[in-house]
Amino acid sequence: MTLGQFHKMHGLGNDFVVIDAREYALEIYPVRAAAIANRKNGIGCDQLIVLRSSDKADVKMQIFNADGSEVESCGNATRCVAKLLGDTTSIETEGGMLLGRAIDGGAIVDMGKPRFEWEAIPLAYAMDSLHMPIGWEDLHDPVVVNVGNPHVIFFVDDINNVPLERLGPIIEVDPVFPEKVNVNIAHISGNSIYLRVWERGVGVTLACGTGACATAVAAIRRGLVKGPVDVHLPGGILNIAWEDGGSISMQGPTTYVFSGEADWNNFG
Ligand SMILES: N[C@@H](CCC[C@H](N)C(=O)O)C(=O)O
Repeated sequence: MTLGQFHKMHGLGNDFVVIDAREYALEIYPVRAAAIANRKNGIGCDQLIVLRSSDKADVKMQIFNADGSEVESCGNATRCVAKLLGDTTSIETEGGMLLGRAIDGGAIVDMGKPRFEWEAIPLAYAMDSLHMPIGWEDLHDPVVVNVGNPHVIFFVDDINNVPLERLGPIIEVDPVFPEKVNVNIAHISGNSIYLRVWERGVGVTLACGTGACATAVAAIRRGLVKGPVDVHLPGGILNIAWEDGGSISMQGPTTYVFSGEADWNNFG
């Protein structure tokens, strides 16, 4: 029996099961991660977060999407882990080294430097990442940014008029994105951004922290806004600051829902 404690948390409705496995051996593989994330038969979440001990940072964070795929970065989970572990926490991820600080009601995190080279997104072949010469139906001229994980961003007049549930899964797996992609639909109003996200390996979520970071960076690079910006997602607002050449700072709320215990051998 591998009985372990877990925490249920969310950042703006993007919800997580957080397992602190720093003190015991726990094997997580895609089928097990998907079984834990399953909302009908499992515990249910958008992402499963597994904390491991690290020799480079205070903690190592493993991130699994609801479909069981392991990914490099998750902004809302980074805030939740920073809040859970206290004051200032260095967090090792596959997408890079992150730094989080708990604040009243949430956390502020340094999400590292964004990347724009086509190989770093990654794209299948060389292309202008600030104006991709490609489109899907009425969505065209996107920006691509890697903030630890890959994002494509479309700026549109009306985010609610885009059939994201239909186009998201098509764009996510387009061969131009060899590691798939998170799909962001954004509208600029003044110095604010309104955003809906189709998350790779999950679907439409109430909020995506890395999506908010990538979209803010894309809008700043295009000269559409000046940082810092408020990014309005269906689940609430994130504040993102970035200057060219620097790290992205993200500030926003976190919510602790409940804690529980589970026998991980019962999953997958
Ligand atoms: N919810 C996340 C992003 C999680 C990973 C993403 N679905 C991917 O596959 O890259 C966030 O808050 O950033």
